[in-house]
Amino acid sequence: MAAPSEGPDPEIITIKEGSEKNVVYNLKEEGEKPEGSKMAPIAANSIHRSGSRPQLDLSGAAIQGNFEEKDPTILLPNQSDDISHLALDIGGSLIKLIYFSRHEDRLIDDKRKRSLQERLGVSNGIRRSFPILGGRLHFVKFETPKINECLDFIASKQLHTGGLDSHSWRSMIPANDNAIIKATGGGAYKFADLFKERLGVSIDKEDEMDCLVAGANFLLKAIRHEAFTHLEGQKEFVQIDHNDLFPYLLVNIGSGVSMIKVDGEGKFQRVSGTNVGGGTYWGLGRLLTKCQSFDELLELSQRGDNRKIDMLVGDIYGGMDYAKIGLSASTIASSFGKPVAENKELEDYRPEDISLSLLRMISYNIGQISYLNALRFGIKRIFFGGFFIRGHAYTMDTISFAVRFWSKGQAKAMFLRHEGFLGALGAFMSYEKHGLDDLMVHQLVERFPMGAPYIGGKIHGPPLGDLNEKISWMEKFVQKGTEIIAPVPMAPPGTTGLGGFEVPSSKGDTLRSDASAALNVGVLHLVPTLDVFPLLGDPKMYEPNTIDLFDHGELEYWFTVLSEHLPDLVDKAVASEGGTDDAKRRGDAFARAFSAHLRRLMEEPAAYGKLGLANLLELREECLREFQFVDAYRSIKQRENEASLAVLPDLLMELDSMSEETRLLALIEGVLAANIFDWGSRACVDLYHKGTIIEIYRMSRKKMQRPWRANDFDIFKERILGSGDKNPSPHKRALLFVDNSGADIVLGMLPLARELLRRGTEVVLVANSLPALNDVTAMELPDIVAEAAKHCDVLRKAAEAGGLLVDAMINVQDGSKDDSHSVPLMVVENGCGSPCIDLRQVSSELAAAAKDADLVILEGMGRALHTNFDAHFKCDALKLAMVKNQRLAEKLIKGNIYDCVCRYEPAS
Ligand SMILES: CC(C)(COP(=O)(O)O)[C@@H](O)C(=O)NCCC(=O)O
Ligand SMILES: [Mn+2]
Repeated sequence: MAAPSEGPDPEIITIKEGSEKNVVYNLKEEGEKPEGSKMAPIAANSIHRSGSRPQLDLSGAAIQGNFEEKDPTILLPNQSDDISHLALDIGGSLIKLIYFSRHEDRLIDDKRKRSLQERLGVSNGIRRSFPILGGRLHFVKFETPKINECLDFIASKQLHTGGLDSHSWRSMIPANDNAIIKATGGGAYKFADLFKERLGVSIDKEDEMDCLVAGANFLLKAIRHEAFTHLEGQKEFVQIDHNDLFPYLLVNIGSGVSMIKVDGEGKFQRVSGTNVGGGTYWGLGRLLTKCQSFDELLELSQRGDNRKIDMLVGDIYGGMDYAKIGLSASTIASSFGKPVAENKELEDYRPEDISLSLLRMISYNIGQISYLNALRFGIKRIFFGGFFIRGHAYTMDTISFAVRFWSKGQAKAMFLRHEGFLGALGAFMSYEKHGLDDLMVHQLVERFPMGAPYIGGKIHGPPLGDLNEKISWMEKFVQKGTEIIAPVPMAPPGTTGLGGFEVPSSKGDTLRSDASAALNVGVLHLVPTLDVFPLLGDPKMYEPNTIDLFDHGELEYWFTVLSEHLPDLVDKAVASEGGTDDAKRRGDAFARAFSAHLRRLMEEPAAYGKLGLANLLELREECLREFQFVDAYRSIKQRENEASLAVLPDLLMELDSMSEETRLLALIEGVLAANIFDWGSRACVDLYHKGTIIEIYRMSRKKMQRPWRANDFDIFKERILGSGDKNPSPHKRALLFVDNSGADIVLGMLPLARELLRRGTEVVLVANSLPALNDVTAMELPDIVAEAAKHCDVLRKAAEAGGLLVDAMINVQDGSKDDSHSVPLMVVENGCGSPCIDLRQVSSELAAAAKDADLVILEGMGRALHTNFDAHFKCDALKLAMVKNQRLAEKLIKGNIYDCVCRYEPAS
C-alpha cells in the first residue's frame, strides 16, 4: 500500500482560454480492489463494500478471548499501515481541524441476531463491531495566533498517534514514529517545523484548491441539509440532487477570492477571482475603524447605516428613483461616494457606518463578479464559502441580494453549513484509506453533543475527556453563560441533585460559540450499516417530519411541552440509575444541556440544519445517552410488561370467541386503546395517577368506539377478510413497527401479529435499536414474545419458526407442542433510538427484512403521526395511533385529544 504521504498523481491538462492559462485537475480515482480480497471470513461480505472504502487489512482478523465478553479484543495481525485520524487547514486567522474517532460499538452476539443472519442474509451484528467503519468526524476551530492551544488539543487527545481509545483495535498497532498528518492552507508550510518539534509529526501538504473542491463535493453529496439560501434574514435549506450537482461555481472568499467551476469529482477549473475579498474588508476596515478583530468589525457593521457613507441614486436624483433604468432611490450609486461632496474628515464618520459600507461594497462586488462568471459558463448554482462569510447573516444577505439583483432572480446564491471546513475536509479525504467519499447521505448522522465545549467548532477551554469533565463543564456553562472561555475547574462542583436548572426561556444566546456564527456544526457519525427503507414510495420526495418547526408558533409550543416534561424525565432517569449522587449530578447536567439546546434552537431554529419535531425528540434521547442514562424507563417498562402479560391469556380467549370480523375490529381497537401507555405524553402521564395499568387499559378500550377521526378500517378489513365471495390471499410478510412496552406491545400489537400469523402472513416486529422513553427495544422483544408464547400456541410456533425461541424453555399452557408448520415471527431492530423514525436511515437488517414485505404497519404517535403521517409506500400501509395531544389532534385531524387514527393506504 502507498504511504499516506503519496496522494494520487494529479493529471494536469493545461488549457488555454484567451491569454490566461487555466489548469484543470483531473484526480483519477484509485484503482478498485477486488471485492472481498484478503478478507477474513468473519467479515467477508459485510465490511468490504468497494475498493475505495476505508481499508484495514483484516486478513487473519480474529476475536481474542471469549466471544460473549463485553469488549472483545480484535486482533489484526496483518495490519501494518497507520491510519491517521486528523487533518488540518491552517489559515491566516483560523485553524480548522477535523479528527476521526471510532464508535464504541460493542460486539453484541445475541440470539436474535444470529438467527436473523441466517434468515435474512444480513450480518449486522458482526459487521457493526468492526473498527473504522463506524466512527465520528469532529470539527474544531482554533485561532491561528493561538496555535499552541491547537497543539495541546492534538497532544491531549493523542490524535497524531491515533487516539486514546483504550480498547481500540488501534492499541494493537505499534505507534508510528514517522507519523504524517495531512494539512492544507498557508500554515501547513509556515508551522511545519513547530509540528515536528512539538508533536514529532511531519506535515504532508495538500493543495488548497484540491481540498476545497473535494470538501465541497463531499458535503454536497453526503450531508442532507448542507446548502441553504439566505434572503432577507430567511434561511432555507436546499435539497441537492446528487445526480444533478455539476457543474456549480464555488466561490471561496478568503483574504482574496477564488471562483472555481466544478464539473465533477476532482474536476475543476479556477475560472476567475478578485483581489477584493475578506482581506480587503479586514485590512481597510482596520485602518478606517481601529477595530481589533475581524469579528469586532463585523459586529460594528450590524449597527451601521451605510447611507451615511455611500452615495445613493436618490442623492444624485434629489431623492427620486431613476425609474427609467430600474434603479430605486436607495440603490448604491457609488460606494464611499458621499464624502466626495462633504467636507468632513474620517473622524466625522461613525465606524459602524464605515464598516457596513465596506461590507456592502465588497459583498456586492463579489456577488456581481460571481454571477457574471456563472453566466459566462451557463451555471445556475453558486455556492459561497470561506472565512469571510462565517455564517454572518448580513454578509449572506448582501451577497444573495447582489446575485439576485444582477441575475434578475435567475441565479441563486447558496451557502454551506460547514463552509469553514471545506479545506480541512478535503485534506482529510486525501488520506487514501479513509474512503469517506464512498459514504452515502443515509450513512451519515449529524449529532450535536452538548457536554463538550466545542459546539460550533470552536474550543472554549481545554478539551474534555471523561464524563466528569463534561458535567463540570455543563455546571460552569450555566453559571457563566456566554463567558465560557476560562479553563474548566476539575474539582467536584458544589451543585448536585435536581435543584439547579431553570426551565429555559426563549431569549438568550448562551450556546453561541462564535459571536458571529449563526450555524453550528455537529459531530458527523459515519454509520455504514444504515440504509434507505426500500419500501418508501419515493425516497427523494420523502420528508419524515409532519410538523415543521420553522413555524415559530409551533416551535414555541413544542419547546414549552418539552421543557415542562423535563423535571419528570430527570426524576425517572436518576431513579433508573439507582438515585445515587452521581446519577443526580448527571441528571442535572443533562437537564442543563438539553435546556441549552432548546434555547439555542428557539433563537435560531436552523442552527442544526432543518428542524422538525422528530429532531427535537431525538435530541432529547441523545442528550440522555450523552450523560450515560442508558434506559430511563427501564423499571416502568418491566412493571407494565408483567402486568400486561398477566391479563394476556384472558384477552386471547375473549378474542378467540369472536367472529372473524368482530375480532379484526377488536384487534385494531385494542392496538389503538393500548397506545395510551405513553410516558412521553403529558396528558397520559396525568392519567396514570388515576388508576392501575389494567384499569386504564379497560377504560381506554371501552371508549374506543368508532367512528375514529381518520377511519379506513373498512378498506383494511376488505383487504384482509375480503367481501362477498372474494377470499383474498394473505399478505406475504408484514413489518410491524411497534411502539411502547407494556399493554401497547403485549395487549395491542402481539395479538394483531398473532392474527396475521394465523392467516399465513410472516410477521416481522420492528423495534428500536436503543431505548427511547417507554418504547420497547429489539433486545427486549424476544423475552416478551417468549413469555407471551407460553400462553399461545400460534405465537410459540411462529416464534420458533422465526428463531426467536431457539433456546427458550417454554412451558406451553394452551396446547402441546406439535410439528405443524408455521410462518415465522421475527424481530428486527430499526436502527433508531428515538420515538420517531426517519425511514431514510434504517438498519440494514430492517432493509433486508423489507425486501419480501407487502404490508407495513406503523404504530404510535411518534412513528405514524409526528413522522410518516404523509409517507407513501410501495406496499400496503396501515397507520395506527392514538393522538395524545390536543394541539396535534386539532392540527392533524381536526379532532380532540384521545381521538384515533386508522389510515390504510393500499400499495401505490
Ligand atoms: C413522545 C411521543 C411522540 C410518544 O408517543 P408514542 O409514539 O409512544 O405514541 C408523544 O408522547 C408526544 O408527542 N409527546 C409530547 C406531547 C405531549 O406531552 O402532549
Ligand atoms: Mn412510544
